[in-house]
Amino acid sequence: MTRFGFVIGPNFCFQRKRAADLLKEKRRLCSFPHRTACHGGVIMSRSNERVTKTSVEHFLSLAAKKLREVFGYSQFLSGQEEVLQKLFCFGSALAVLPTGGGKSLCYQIPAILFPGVTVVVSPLIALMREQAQKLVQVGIAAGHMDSLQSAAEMRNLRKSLAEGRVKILFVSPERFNNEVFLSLLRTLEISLFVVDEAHCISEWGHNFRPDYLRLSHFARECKAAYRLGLTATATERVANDIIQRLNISPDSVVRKNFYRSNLVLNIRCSTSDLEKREQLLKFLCERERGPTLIYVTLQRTCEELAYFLVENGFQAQPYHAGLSDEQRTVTYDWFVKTCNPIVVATIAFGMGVDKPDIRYVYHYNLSKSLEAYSQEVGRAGRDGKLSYCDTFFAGTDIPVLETFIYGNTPDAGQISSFLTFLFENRKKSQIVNLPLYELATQFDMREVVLHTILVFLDVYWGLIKEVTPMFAEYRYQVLVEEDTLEGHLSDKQYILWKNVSAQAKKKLKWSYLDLSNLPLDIDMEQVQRLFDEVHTNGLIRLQAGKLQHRVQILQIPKDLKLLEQQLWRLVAERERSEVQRLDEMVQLATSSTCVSQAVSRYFGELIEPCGKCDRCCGENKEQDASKFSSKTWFAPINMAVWDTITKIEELPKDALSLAKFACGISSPRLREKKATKHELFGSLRDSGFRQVLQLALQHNGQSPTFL
Ligand SMILES: Nc1ncnc2c1ncn2[C@@H]1O[C@H](COP(=O)(O)OP(=O)(O)OP(=O)(O)O)[C@@H](O)[C@H]1O
Repeated sequence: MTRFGFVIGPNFCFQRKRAADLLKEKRRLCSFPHRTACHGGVIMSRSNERVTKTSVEHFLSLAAKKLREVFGYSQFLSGQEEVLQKLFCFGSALAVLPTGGGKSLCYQIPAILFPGVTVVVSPLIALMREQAQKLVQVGIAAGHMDSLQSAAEMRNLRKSLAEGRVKILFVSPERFNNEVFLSLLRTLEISLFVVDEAHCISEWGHNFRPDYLRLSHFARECKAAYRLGLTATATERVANDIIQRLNISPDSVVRKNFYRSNLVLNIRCSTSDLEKREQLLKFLCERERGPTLIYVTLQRTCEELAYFLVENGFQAQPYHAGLSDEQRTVTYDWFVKTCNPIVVATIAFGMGVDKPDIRYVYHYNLSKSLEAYSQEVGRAGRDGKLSYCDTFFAGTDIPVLETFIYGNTPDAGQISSFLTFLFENRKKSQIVNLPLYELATQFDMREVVLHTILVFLDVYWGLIKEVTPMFAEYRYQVLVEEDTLEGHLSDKQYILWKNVSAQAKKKLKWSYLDLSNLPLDIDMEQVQRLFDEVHTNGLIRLQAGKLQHRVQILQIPKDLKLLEQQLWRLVAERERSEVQRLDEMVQLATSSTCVSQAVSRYFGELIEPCGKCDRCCGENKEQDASKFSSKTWFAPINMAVWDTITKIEELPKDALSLAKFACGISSPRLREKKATKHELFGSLRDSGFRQVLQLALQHNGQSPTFL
């Protein structure tokens, strides 16, 4: 990787022979009849005279050649060639291939063969960097653009893009809110637009990400000759959503089996954590050692369980989002390099883990959905060797998973106050600054929830448009003599610099500028551009903080009440679908059907029972239904504890806050009041959120509209 944060293949740019080869190939491909445009969903059919059988064959033979020469593989994995063929014929494709099924190759080969640049939207910065580095190792020029890059890195990358020296550009979905980035993309010849983890685009997917939703605008506008969606987990409904949003032809969906015959999937029911620990220890002791991944729901469990295993003589490390980046990298490297390591992890560990010989994936707690479960077990046995995946389910897993669902759903009142703030007394075209970190406390909604609402208002209602976010704080040091600055800037820039720097608070070395307090007649965008430029030119050292979202009001809603109701219905519907997903997972856990068969059916495939798991072999065939009926999952509410909770002075007294506090669901307002540190925080968790909320509503004499 260059010090400018992007990677260019060492042999790619500078070797003349390679460049000449590519040029030859580019000419040949330019004569290929690929789709000239993708507007309006016009799909060129196989019978179209421009996509002939010969051209498809030619394309596929070139692809096979690249597979061997560049990647060193002798044949395609199941589905890869079909994806390439569909992509070439239809101009778009959706690949639903299992985890470890080689989805990346489906864009890497076309990227080399097509002229122009391939843009890959990828959800994780670490993953993007790793993928770009891997590509460079095989001689493909790849770059990545992320929020951790400096202005100089960005400038250098832009230059390389302009000079056509980047073949694959990885970007995060958040980038598409940035106008500077969008105008840069408009100058590029994008031949292929790829959305990795494409299920994130669907609200009905298990991992919906609001920024993905906006990609649908871009997929239609960017005029890329080809579009490709990649996912391992998409039900029929989610796949339909993806193809609609990415303007992909329904004829070009390639779906390959979830089922992998080398994985033995078992789910066992336990009555307590103690029983789970015993079962886990038994397996770890009795089974042949091998790289092991143990999934848990909570960070606390992660730490405790790793400690417990170490105490019992195993090499185990925790991995979760609460650890520092550095610590996580160390654990990841240790997991990849050590012999028979055990990592106890939350879902923070998963995406991009490409260790081929993971022999065991244990679920100490239940996954939140069948999609999540299949992604997680998919980490095992990528080398095709026999591997075991065992889940230990207890009813106590459910309230914990529910808290994640309910913690992200605002109530109607919260939505109403936020919409009033956003639209009342505003004018059309007005830009509104939204410091989400502050608004989260003000409206008691997590930042991610506020962000989702903004995206809905943009994509579904067209009421607002998100514009380039800005930092609210600058901290800078001038690196040249202040009086020489004038010589580096135009007159206009210098006047602006003088005006703005006069507002900064100077301390010993650094000056601090609060951008939200600048006089109204100063144009923020000009200030941002000026600082960007002086920083890029090495005149100042700059650190920016407090990123704030900004939206432009496109229309003032005529009926705010109606909008509130519609929005709330949408949010509530999402909550219901997540609850349903959890219920489906519980059903899977407590049924006696072969797990591989049941999960395959969920994804629309009919297969025979696997014949290898406990259920197929007659063990654990019948779960004790009475032991696991929903009535026994939730403990009765301890009314003495509830009474004490209602009397805690510093607690907000609305029903939702009381119920969240009792069930240990953190919210911005509870955090602000330091209530999450209170000893009774989460003390009624085992009683289940729905039951506690009902009680809280009764206590406050409110009607249960939320339920
Ligand atoms: N044709 C092939 N032959 C052999 N190995 C391949 C082939 N194609 C890809 N691979 C290898 O398979 C592994 C998995 O590939 P990749 O990471 O693209 O999978 P994926 O489908 O994106 O998985 P995930 O969903 O887990 O991210 C990689 O190590 C890759 O190099």
